[in-house]
Amino acid sequence: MRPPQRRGAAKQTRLKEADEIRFLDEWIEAGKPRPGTKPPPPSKSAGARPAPPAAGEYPEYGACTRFDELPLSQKTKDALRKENFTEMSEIQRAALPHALCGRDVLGAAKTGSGKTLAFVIPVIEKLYRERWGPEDGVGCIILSPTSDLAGQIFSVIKIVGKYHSFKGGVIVGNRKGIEQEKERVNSLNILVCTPGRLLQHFDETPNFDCSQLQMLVLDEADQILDHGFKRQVDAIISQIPKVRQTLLFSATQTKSVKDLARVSLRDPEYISVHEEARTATPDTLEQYAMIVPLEQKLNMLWSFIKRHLNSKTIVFLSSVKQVKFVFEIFKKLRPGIPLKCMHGRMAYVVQQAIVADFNESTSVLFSTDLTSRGLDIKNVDWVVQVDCPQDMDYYIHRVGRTARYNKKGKALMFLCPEEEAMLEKLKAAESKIPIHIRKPKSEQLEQISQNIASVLVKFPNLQQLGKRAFVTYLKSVYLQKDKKVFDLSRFSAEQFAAYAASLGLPVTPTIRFISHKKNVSRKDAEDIDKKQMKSSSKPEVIINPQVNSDLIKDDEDDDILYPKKPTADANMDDGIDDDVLRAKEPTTDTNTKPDKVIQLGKPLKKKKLKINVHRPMGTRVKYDDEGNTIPPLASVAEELASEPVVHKDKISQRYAEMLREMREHDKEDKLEHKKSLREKKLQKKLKLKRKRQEETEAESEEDSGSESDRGRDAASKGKKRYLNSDDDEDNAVKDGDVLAQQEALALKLLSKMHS
Ligand SMILES: Nc1ncnc2c1ncn2[C@@H]1O[C@H](COP(=O)(O)OP(=O)(O)OP(=O)(O)O)[C@@H](O)[C@H]1O
Repeated sequence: MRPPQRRGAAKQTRLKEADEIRFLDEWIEAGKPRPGTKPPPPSKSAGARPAPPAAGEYPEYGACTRFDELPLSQKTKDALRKENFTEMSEIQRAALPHALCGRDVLGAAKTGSGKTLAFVIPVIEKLYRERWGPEDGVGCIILSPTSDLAGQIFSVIKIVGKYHSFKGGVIVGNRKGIEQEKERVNSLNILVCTPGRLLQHFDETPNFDCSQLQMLVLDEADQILDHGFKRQVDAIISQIPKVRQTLLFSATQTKSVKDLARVSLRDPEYISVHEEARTATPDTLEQYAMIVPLEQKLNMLWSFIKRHLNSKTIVFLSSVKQVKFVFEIFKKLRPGIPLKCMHGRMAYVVQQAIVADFNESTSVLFSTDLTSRGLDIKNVDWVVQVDCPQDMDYYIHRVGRTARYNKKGKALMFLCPEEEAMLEKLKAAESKIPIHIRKPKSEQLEQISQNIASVLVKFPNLQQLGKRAFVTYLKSVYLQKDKKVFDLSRFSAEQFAAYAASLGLPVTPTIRFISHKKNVSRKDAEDIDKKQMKSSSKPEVIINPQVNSDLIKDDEDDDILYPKKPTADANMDDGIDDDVLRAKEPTTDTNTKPDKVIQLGKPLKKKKLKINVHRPMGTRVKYDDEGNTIPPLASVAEELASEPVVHKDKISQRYAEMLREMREHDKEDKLEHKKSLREKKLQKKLKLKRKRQEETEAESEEDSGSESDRGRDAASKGKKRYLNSDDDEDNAVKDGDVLAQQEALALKLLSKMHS
């Protein structure tokens, strides 16, 4: 049981809070700015701490400059003061008064200008004034495009809500433990989430209830309303109450009325505090661009890092593979400053740890565009864009990681000579980006290709990674929409080879922008390639529509798209990731005829073959040089084709010979057969004859008596008799001679009869 005085204190607090809320409600209503008004420029007296309004006094708060002049709860004011947030930034001055009085806001302001506080404070205050408690469930949803950004927003909520008693949580995709999340998600009052994970709860969590939702916030609204999140965002919007307050913020705001209609804003306040500003980027940011040939980019980056060993730097590359490769290689080469890397394939906790670590240390962070939006890292000195940003918005967000909240910062962008169109776009007056060209100083350029090559020899896994980095870079360029800037056909095969060498690769990974035309033999296709390479120094491209559609469809969580294997040829592993790059023209017409060919680097890797276990027994499958199956008769055809003249007369001559031989053989066979039949017949006759002779001899002996018994015995016992007595032997010889003479005579007669 609680002691009575504590219970009393709690009651006191509740009463105090109720009084405060009543007062705030009245003040907010009485002192609110008129719709569509902007705060006037801060007066000279601004900055001094104002006296709190007396009872019954409700000063207008649309023009104030300090947080403590706003109708905020004491708890929020205390928390802000504790963090030294006293003066409001421009976007905060413009957005907070409208948001506090319950209006929808569409806010745009430069990077690092304090947009997060501009929506976090109204969220906390709204729930406080509604006396929201844990039992009331989800009162506010804040959507963020990335997990890191969600985590960062949540840390600001923790700061501002420090003395409040709401429960909040981060609900993001690449975080384990959705089951535990399901159990407690209904008890959270503020959800900071990525769209996908929130939708997962709508779909899977029993009784997930947002029916009491008071506010919806979209940070980086233009990105969340973009195609990538369209399906999820539409599904979320359809499941939350229509009557709510909605706040949208970004440094590059969407202007699409259609997009805004999707989130059904009610009479929103359009607040774009820097619309009239001279520049679209922070005034404290120095921006440079350098024209660097593709094959010199790594040398240039290395040289830059070596010359800025005391700077905190973020390096942007266009794919995960590149980030991994450059990070691993540079780590092995030891530039003399700690190196870190970050990309979307990392677990959420790892990303969080890296951000925290980078926040505190002077180091170099290699990153994909994962960190390009919203991430608030303290005191970044340099942003280096090794690979060209995909558009102006990406440029603004990337460079916005430095020069935050009135701090100074510098940005450097490498552009290949082939990408100079981007520079023109940035320099155009309407872009409002004050960028200066810097010439590379060749004497400061360290050549590290040989060093990288030695590292690759020592670490073969890195060679594989390098190969993939090479291919994914080209793919990333190829997949960009803006073909005025990103056009691989402006690069020559030699340039690609030089680029591969700059990555330390012993050979250029084979990239075929596409397979040869059908019905063109390999040799013909090579000839075409050679001719085209001779006729123009520029490479040309063939398009494979099947692969192109696969390229477009692909891949969720990498920052560039990877092609899928064509399903048409299930028996073959096309090795596309490493060895073959098939190009896509910005057309979806699958009948588009290939008209250009490029053959880069080394010959094609042979395709891997799988054994077809369903092949009928005894049928032999043959393969051509490229590993394609060839029909059984094709090999024969090939051999015949090498002998151009067919000798018909030779063939008929040969047939005639064969026929003659066969007839001769047939004749001989017949004669043999006849002869054996004759012999058999003769044997039979002789047997018969002998029998008759013996019978007549027996009859005559019976008539004469004595010796005839011995003769009859002798005839019946055969040879035995001849060998047992000399006398008898003589007689037997005589009988044998007679018999032989008779047989010879009979044979003679018979052969005469048959011939
Ligand atoms: N009124 C303030 N006084 C002092 N510091 C502030 C104030 N408002 C914001 N900041 C600080 O400014 C930095 C940038 O703020 P924030 O991250 O909100 O910028 P942002 O406009 O959202 O940038 P981005 O467009 O890149 O997301 C943060 O470190 C924040 O703490």
